[in-house]
Parts: sequence; C-alpha cells; structure tokens
Amino acid sequence: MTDRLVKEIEGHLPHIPLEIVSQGAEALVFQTSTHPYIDDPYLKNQKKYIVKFRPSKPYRHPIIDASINKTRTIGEAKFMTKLNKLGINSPSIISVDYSKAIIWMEFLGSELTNGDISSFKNWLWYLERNESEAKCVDEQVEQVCKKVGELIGKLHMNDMIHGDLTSSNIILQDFEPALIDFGLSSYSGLAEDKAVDLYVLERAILSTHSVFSDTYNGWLLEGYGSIHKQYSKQGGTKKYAETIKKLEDVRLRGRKRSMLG
Ligand SMILES: Nc1ncnc2c1ncn2[C@@H]1O[C@H](COP(=O)(O)OP(=O)(O)OP(=O)(O)O)[C@@H](O)[C@H]1O
Repeated sequence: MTDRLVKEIEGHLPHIPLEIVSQGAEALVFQTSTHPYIDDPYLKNQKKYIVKFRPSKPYRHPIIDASINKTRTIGEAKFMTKLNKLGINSPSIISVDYSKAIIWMEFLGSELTNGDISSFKNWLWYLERNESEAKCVDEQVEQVCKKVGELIGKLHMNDMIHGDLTSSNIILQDFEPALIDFGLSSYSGLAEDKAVDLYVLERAILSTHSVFSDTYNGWLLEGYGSIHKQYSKQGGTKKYAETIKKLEDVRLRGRKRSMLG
C-alpha cells in the first residue's frame, strides 16, 4: 500500500489498529480489533471487524471523486442494509461514514487449517489440494453448494442482483454461506439480469474449480430452484423457469463470443 493511502486512512481513523486484508481497484479492506461503539454480542465474530474504505483517486477531479466514492459507499451500504433486513446472509453493518467512504462491518468466516479465510473458493481449493476426490464431492460439499444456490435464489426472489458473484465473494461461517462485496450490486426484476448473475458464478466455478465444476454448478442450480419452489406463491416457479431460459441464452452468447475470440 502506498504512503498516500496509509496517510489517508490513518487521517480518517487515527489510533485504530488496521491490518490490510485486500487492496482492490475500488476499495481497501482492513481487519481491525476495534469496534467503533460498544461490542455487539450478536455479531458472529467478536474482536474482529472489517473496515472497507474507498480511497480517493488522484486522477479524478476531487469534487467528482468525492461524489463517486460517496455514491458507491451509500449504494453498497443500502444494499447490505436491505440484505440484513431480509435475513439474507451477509455481514451486518456496524457503521457507515458516507463522506469518508468507510463501511465498518461484521467480520464473517474463520481461518481454514492452512490459514486462509474460509471463503467458498478457499474451502473448495483446500479440499481439492488436501483431500480425496470423494471428499471433494461428498455430502457436506453438496449441502454447502445447495445452500449457496438457495442464498442466491433468495437474493433474486427479492429482485437484488449481486453483480460480481464469484466463489471468493461467498464466505462460509460455520459452513453457512454468506455474500460479501456489493460494490457492483443493483436491483432488477429482469430474468436477464438474474441469468447474467448466475452465469458469472457458473463461469467462476468453471475456471476456479474446473475438475468438479459440473457437479458444483448442478448443485448450485438445484438449491436455486428449491428456493424458488418455496416462493411459489410469489411466482417463484415461473420466475425460475424464465431465469433458466435466459441463462441458456446467456450461455449461448458466451460460447459464440469465445468462438469468435
Ligand atoms: N465481512 C467480511 N468478513 C470477512 N472478510 C471479508 C469481509 N469483507 C471483505 N472481506 C475480505 O476482503 C476481501 C475483499 O473484500 P471485497 O470483495 O468487499 O473488496 P473489493 O473486491 O476490493 O471491493 P470492490 O469489488 O467493491 O472493489 C474479500 O475477498 C474477503 O477476503
């Protein structure tokens, strides 16, 4: 991390111990042991919190830059608040400072035995590297994949689109999946948008967990379908059929694009 970024975050949060977790194009993500108020006993992890900060971009006009960061922080925080309200597994928001582009949130997940965070991706990789083939497709993996599908089903039944569904944006907390990273999220009831969300995850699974991708993707869609069945009174069965039909179109477009290079 550059000195400029260190200074910027230290200026906003003096005396708060911050440990960098990730530096993306859009945001810096830190882990901290400090809760801004009084510790909340309902949070899954005590003494461990996440601070997501969108730093200023020196190549943008400062007023436009501040406005973009503020809008994106508000967008992400609102989306998370709605998820929290609907009971769709995701980090609880602890505090948001729109003008400083900071979201303080619940830390989800734990360390795998190799020290990596228990994202869906890291867990599947861990199994692939350390366990037998049978273990990579055992009942527990099936359950987790189906739960991931159910989670996305709930999201889509509420006309919410993640926008960046990858196996690293799904964190396992005691084998219960939760969604993170809503920087590209949006709201849409269109089957096309939901199909693209599913397609992004399908492609991510194919490229990151290629050996068992067909099995994993099959289970994910089973879970996705089962939630829609549960929501049949709200039109879930019809919505599922429309989204899956669109998913076939999106896959076809993807194949055509890759054939054309
Ligand atoms: N609530 C959380 N609990 C535990 N770890 C988290 C949490 N939020 C983020 N992380 C960790 O930080 C990493 C980066 O977070 P995130 O994906 O939100 O940032 P980003 O991709 O840089 O953001 P953006 O896509 O908005 O630019 C995640 O992959 C995960 O390892």
